[in-house]
Amino acid sequence: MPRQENQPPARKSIRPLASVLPYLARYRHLAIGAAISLTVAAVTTLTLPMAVRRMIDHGFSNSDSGFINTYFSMLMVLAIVLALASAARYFFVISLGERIVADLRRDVFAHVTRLSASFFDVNQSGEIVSRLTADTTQIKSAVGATASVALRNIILCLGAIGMMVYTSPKLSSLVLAAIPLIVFPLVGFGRSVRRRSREAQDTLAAASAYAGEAIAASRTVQAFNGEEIANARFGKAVESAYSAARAATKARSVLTGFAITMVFGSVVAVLWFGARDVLSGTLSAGTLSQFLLYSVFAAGSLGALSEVWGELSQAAGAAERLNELLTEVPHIQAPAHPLAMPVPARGAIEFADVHFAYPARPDYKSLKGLSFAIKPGETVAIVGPSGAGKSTVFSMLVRYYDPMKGVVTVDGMDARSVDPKDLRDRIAIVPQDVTIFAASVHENIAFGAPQASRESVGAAAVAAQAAEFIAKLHRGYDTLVGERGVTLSGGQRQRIAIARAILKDAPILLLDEATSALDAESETLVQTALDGLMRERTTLVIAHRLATVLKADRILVMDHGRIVEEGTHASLIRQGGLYARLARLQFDHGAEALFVASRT
Ligand SMILES: Nc1ncnc2c1ncn2[C@@H]1O[C@H](COP(=O)(O)OP(=O)(O)OP(=O)(O)O)[C@@H](O)[C@H]1O
Repeated sequence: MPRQENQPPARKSIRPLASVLPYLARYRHLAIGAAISLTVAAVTTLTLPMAVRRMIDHGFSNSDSGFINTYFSMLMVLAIVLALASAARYFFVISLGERIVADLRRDVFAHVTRLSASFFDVNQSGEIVSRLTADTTQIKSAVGATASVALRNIILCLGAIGMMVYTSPKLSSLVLAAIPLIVFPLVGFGRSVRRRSREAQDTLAAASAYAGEAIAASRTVQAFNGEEIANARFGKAVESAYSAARAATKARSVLTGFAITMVFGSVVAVLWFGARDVLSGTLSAGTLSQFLLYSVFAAGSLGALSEVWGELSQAAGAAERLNELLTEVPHIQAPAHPLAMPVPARGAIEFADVHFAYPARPDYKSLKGLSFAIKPGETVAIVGPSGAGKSTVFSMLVRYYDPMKGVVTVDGMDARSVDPKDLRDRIAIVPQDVTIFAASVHENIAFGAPQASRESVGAAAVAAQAAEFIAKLHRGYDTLVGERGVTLSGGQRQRIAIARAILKDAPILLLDEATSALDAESETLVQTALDGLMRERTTLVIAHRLATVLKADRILVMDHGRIVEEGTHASLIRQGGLYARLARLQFDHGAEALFVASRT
């Protein structure tokens, strides 16, 4: 239940929310506008009971209708000021919340895209996305609605209590005595409501997480006739979300009933005491009304404040999770003074005694003293059993990770001494598992070169043998290819990835050949496309096809993080070592004949 873990924990302290302050400072004008309109609205609200008192005490006892007219006009003006201030408060507060959360989302995303591969080895993308969306939304409501409700109610509560004491010290002392009787049970009930609504949210989140998973895997669900199982599981999750929500609602209903009984009970009690004073002539009717209104304000704002506290605590939990992400330092960074890479680029590669263990698995060395050198323009195939460390070589070359010992150099420069951007500019990768974005064909090809013209994208597609199938798509280069490129075949996805690499036009090409069974025709097309790409470039290819190893200038055979054999296909077959054994298992029957031929 990943979503459950994602629920920000409610915190006792709201200190983590301080990280939002710099954003508040950035939008000072909105914050000041919010504070002013908030204060005006609260003060206007506080003057209303006084107006009511004056009207009751003077207006009705005074037969002068002119006084009533003036008074009602003033009341109308007050109402208009209140309305305007409230509208302004809503505008400033909500805009501020939206503005801050938009900045926060952008900053968090920008930071996450800079984090190193080792971070993504141990953190789930779903969890990070949830921080980016759910946690920032929590902060949005905290900064927007919640903070303004809190401020408004603090002003109202303090003001109302002050005015109560001013209006009638005697009645105030009565109310003050009653406050604990109302507040303590309310706080207790409030906690229980909060716990139950949290449970309801968690269960709903779990149901949504399951729905997301099942919808993304709809093909697998259908292929295994799993619709019934999926429906039953989702139905059960939705039902338990409903039960949890019902329990929360029940607790809230009881809380509302209790609160109304207590508040009105106290109001009636105070009214009773007050009425006796009015009768005995020690208190005017207007003053009693004024006092009553202030006590209703004070009680209402106290109730609101207790709720606000819960929401702020949750937002603090969310802020803490975002801060964790923002303070995560990328392992791979440009050095303080990056050296310039030589121009023009040549495409030379060297690994010198490279040792490496993945940070997620520090006790297992994936590379153990790997050394090799590749000359500019050379085509080298890497062959080896699964887990030998072939893909790790690529990861070190593009500097997803740094070696623990030894040096990786590109064009004679230690990869750590240059800006990773300069290094990566010189390398184009076609991975085994190509990444296609939910965007247009054009955008997918131009991903590494967003400024590329339509002509150059078209030329890259022609070179990648992709132009023909793209022309047949209903909107050509503007066709949207769906999430992960679902609307394309495996071979088409690969050719788009090849076109992307061709467009990048880098001097070094890293190819991770797909073993997936492409049909013969698209295999030939992909192969032709690759041949075009490999020409005049340094190419390092993790080879799974006989055609590739036969074309390579050299073959490096890897096992357990080292190079164990090196040579051409024929010489390696003659040696009769690991390569000969692998080749016999890996390559098709055509190869068998070749092996036999090369032995004789
Ligand atoms: N991100 C990672 N975190 C921890 N260990 C990893 C990671 N990636 C790979 N490994 C481990 O490093 C070793 C080398 O992996 P690598 O992917 O380089 O092998 P490979 O030769 O490319 O294998 P294959 O042909 O199956 O793709 C393996 O033992 C693998 O389990």
